[in-house]
Amino acid sequence: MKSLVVIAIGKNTALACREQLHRLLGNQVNVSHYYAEGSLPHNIKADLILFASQLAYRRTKPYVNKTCPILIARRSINYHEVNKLFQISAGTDVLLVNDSLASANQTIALLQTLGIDHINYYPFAQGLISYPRLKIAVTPGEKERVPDFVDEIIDIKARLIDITTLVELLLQLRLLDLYAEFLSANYMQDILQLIKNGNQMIYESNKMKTQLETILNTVHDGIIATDEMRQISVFNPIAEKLLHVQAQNALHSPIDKITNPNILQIFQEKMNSQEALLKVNGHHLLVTVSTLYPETNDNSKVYTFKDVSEIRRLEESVRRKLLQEHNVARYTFAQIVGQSKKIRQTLEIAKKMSHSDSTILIQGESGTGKELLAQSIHNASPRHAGPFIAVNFAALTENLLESELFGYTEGAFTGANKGGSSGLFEAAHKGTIFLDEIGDAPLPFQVKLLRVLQEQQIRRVGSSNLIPIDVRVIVATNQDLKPLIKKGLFRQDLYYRLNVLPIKIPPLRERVDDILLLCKVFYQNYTHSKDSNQATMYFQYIAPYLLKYNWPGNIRELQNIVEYLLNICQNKPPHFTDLPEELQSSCNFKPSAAKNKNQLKASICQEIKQANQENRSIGRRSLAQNLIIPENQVRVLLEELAKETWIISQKGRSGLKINPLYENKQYHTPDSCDKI
Ligand SMILES: Nc1ncnc2c1ncn2[C@@H]1O[C@H](COP(=O)(O)OP(=O)(O)OP(=O)(O)O)[C@@H](O)[C@H]1O
Repeated sequence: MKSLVVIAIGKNTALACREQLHRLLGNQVNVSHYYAEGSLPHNIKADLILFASQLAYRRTKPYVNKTCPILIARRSINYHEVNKLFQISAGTDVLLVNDSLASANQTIALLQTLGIDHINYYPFAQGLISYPRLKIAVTPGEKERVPDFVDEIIDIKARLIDITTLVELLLQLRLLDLYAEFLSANYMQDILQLIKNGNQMIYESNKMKTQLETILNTVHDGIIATDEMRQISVFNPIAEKLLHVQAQNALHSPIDKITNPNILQIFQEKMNSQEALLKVNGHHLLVTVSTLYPETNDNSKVYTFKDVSEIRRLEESVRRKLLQEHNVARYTFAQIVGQSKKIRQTLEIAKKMSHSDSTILIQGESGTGKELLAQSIHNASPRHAGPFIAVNFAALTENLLESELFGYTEGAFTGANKGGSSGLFEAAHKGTIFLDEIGDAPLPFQVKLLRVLQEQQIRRVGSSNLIPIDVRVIVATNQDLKPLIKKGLFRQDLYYRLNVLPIKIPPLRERVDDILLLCKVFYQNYTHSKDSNQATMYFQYIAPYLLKYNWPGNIRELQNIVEYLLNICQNKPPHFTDLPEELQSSCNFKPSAAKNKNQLKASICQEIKQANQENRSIGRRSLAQNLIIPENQVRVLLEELAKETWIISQKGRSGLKINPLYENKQYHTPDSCDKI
């Protein structure tokens, strides 16, 4: 099951958003929530993190795992509740209470945009020093924040996550196909409610009619309403556009007098609260008809319709955003953790490569830090002040690739923006473009990429002009490209063009010396601890297992395991049995079972002897690591060896020493000394 976390500033907003999402996605997605005013755990992780507002994002982003995809919600007014405000007489002063001053101001702006401006709003949030002591408060779901001096509270309930955010969210969770229909039906419900509220208002005053019109004019769907006399009472601008009919020619006409075939088509549909797909002027429209007051004899109806290509356009625009993952390089070489010879050599080579402009091909298993390295190279290069554009081929449809990377001209394809658009290569001008997962690039695109690399110029889709570009290209792959070439999935000529400066990042299992260091760094990052000893102690019992594990997911996996352990064992160092199942079962070595106690003592003496000869200090921890046994077991064995006078334990840096009497002897137990 996918996971989604909503983070808001206040509890009520968090709960309302969670509730809205749970109602929509409950079967497919596990939705949980946090709020900045409550206790936030560190390193919040999910398939997607949704911030209820920009402010929530700014305040809580340090608590969120950097690798998780995030989205900041756009929230719209809760149409079901807003009509309560029309009961307040015009000119009344009210406090608008919300969880922060910024969100109070935002709600005021939203209400005013919707035309609900017959009352005077004064923002109020906790911590505000000066505010009028008014008797009426309006709040979007934050009743308990309303100050005591207020007599009447009008709760218009929390603002809901809007349709465009929901579509983005479903896309990111790869659930849009499953929910598209349901989503549009739900959305229609909201619009319907809006009209219903509006129709009541119309009877009440002209001012409210204007307000309703403002709302109707701002929605993105075509809306036609008919009253109980079967006359057209609403015909909004989108309806005009989609049906190619001017509102003034349709409004107030009885529907049986309508002759325009486009409108007729809508009315003739024998639908009852159902959806139908109509083709009008070459566009596919999804039409819904609903009866406004089913419980009465009133036959007022609302027809809503939208161009079905709209959702598609939205989808494309989100894909575009996904495609361009980042445009700033955050990492530098100094942030790449590693002391092993292999990683030091890799970094040395990469630093040299950063000075040139030639194409770099980074190869390495997933999670080894390829993107980290690409960013560091950019930041160390003469181009560091220019853009860093990261593109992930695995997230792309073939369709979109060319236009997004090379740009397009006006009219190049249906849906192309007016005036055309530049592509990511142009966006990376004077900087670096990072093409990740290059092994996934479709073959036809590979040909075009090769041409661009050779000619250093791009041609926008639909254009015959060549545009020169000054871009450094870094590509990465976790697949071995040679077998792909053999299978005809990767072009050999492109491979040679990319492989100018090849660099391999070794997998973590080949740089064992980095494992504990990385564990400590991630421990310190998560716990914000500055004490490196504390970090060392934390891993004392499990270090041998971590060192022996083969880390198929590399550093990303290690990062996850440290986080897992910190959740499972917050206050005490974890033991073997605390490790994730997968790691435990892959540890098919049972160290203590492999050797009996005396064999282990002999090995310990041997290790100490060797360290003494090499003038190296040796202690409990390094013994545990070398012999792959838990540190507390080493402690017990050392105590016995000390009692048996085989070793001398010295305080301070010099560590353990072998008793000079036994320097040239193999360890034996006291009762077997006669055998030696
Ligand atoms: N040497 C390192 N020091 C600190 N963090 C690292 C190191 N190497 C990788 N990481 C962290 O590991 C995670 C994975 O790194 P990155 O995304 O660069 O890997 P990748 O090889 O590009 O993975 P993929 O092939 O799956 O895209 C990131 O969170 C990154 O910050």
